[in-house]
Amino acid sequence: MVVVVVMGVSGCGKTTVAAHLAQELGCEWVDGDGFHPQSNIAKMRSGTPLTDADRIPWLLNINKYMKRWVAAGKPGVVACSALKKVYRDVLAADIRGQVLFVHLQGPFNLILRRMKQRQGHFMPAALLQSQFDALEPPDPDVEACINLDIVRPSGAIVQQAMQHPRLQALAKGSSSNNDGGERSTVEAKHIIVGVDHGGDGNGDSDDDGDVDGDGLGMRLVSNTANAGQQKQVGGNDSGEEEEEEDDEAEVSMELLCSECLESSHVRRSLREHRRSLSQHNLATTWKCEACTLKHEQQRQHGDVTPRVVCSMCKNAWNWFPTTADGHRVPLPVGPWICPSCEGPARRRHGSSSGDGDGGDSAGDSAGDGVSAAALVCHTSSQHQQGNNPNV
Ligand SMILES: Nc1ncnc2c1ncn2[C@@H]1O[C@H](COP(=O)(O)OP(=O)(O)OP(=O)(O)O)[C@@H](O)[C@H]1O
Ligand SMILES: O=C(O)[C@H](O)[C@@H](O)[C@H](O)[C@H](O)CO
Repeated sequence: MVVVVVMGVSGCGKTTVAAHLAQELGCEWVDGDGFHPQSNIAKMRSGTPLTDADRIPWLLNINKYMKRWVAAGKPGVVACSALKKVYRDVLAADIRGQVLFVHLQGPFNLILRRMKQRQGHFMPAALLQSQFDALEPPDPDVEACINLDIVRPSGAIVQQAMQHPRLQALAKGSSSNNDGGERSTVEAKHIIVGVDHGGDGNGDSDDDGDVDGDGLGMRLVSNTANAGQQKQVGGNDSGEEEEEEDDEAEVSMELLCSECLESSHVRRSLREHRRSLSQHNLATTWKCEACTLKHEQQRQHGDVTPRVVCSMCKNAWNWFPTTADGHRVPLPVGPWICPSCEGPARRRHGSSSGDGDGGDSAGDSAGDGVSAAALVCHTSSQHQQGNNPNV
């Protein structure tokens, strides 16, 4: 069992190769871009590179998602830049032995040209240099990885990736599970992370389109590896494949909440489905009803606090500490441990009398001037301050 992370700088072909590879392996795949919060997408679109603080919570969510595959004993493919070693460590946290990085590498000018030719993507080609600057190519002596040259067509790249013993074993496994020992006919499932209509106070989601106008947004699972090869998509009791595309045909989708990662099933027309596929590069995140409600309540209280996910318990914590002069303390860089998980050890560094103003000494649970009381566990339904009852 393996989770493959197809990685590399923007425009190197991660999405293209991930879709083909998942098809080859007959497994689910997801585009890590869909896990970006709206603020990250807006930042990249405006031509500003992401920082570690922008990326870590995003990577933790992808890691959480990958762990669900591992827990379910399912292989999967993720397209995710994973530029630095520390990012890959976050992605592989707790599942290190199960993760294989497939690094797509190629010359700057080739990738630049492909990015310029690509239509409708939020990532400006002008950010490519910053991607190369951040890149720490994986070292096969240190990490489970393959480095592949992207000069060739994506099919050839996938075939080369499939030479890796772990992928061969996976492909063999899936075909030997099949009656008659033939290659699995299971199609790749593509999970798309979609549009946020709940609003998180950034105010920049509307132009990205309410793809279906029902305010749901979407993060969907379908039995298709790419939009151009649309097939019958789940939810049909007969399980038969459709030969002809029928715009009005219904497809079943699994919407995944970007916060709690719980899924809901909806049905909608193939037209809407295709529309969402074509727009997913404009995507931000979707929240389920419960999370949207929580968020809305927080908004009404004027709280549009960023969140940070504990790398141990994976609960999301609202992050609202401020410095003594009233500035917000930046999100922690790198893996972060919440007060509940690391309370006793961290509290040794300060008293527990923090009042949330981020003063240097009071209750410095995060070791960086942040009081435990300045954090609220978001994932917990009880929203208990400075204490996470889920742990
Ligand atoms: N091997 C290839 N040969 C030719 N063109 C390719 C190849 N792989 C990808 N492309 C094209 O290059 C462009 C970038 O590919 P793709 O969107 O898959 O990259 P990406 O790494 O997922 O980008 P990003 O990280 O910005 O989302 C696309 O237009 C795609 O069709
Ligand atoms: O780490 C990053 O800077 C981001 O993941 C970018 O790589 C973008 O998500 C992607 O490349 C744009 O499509």
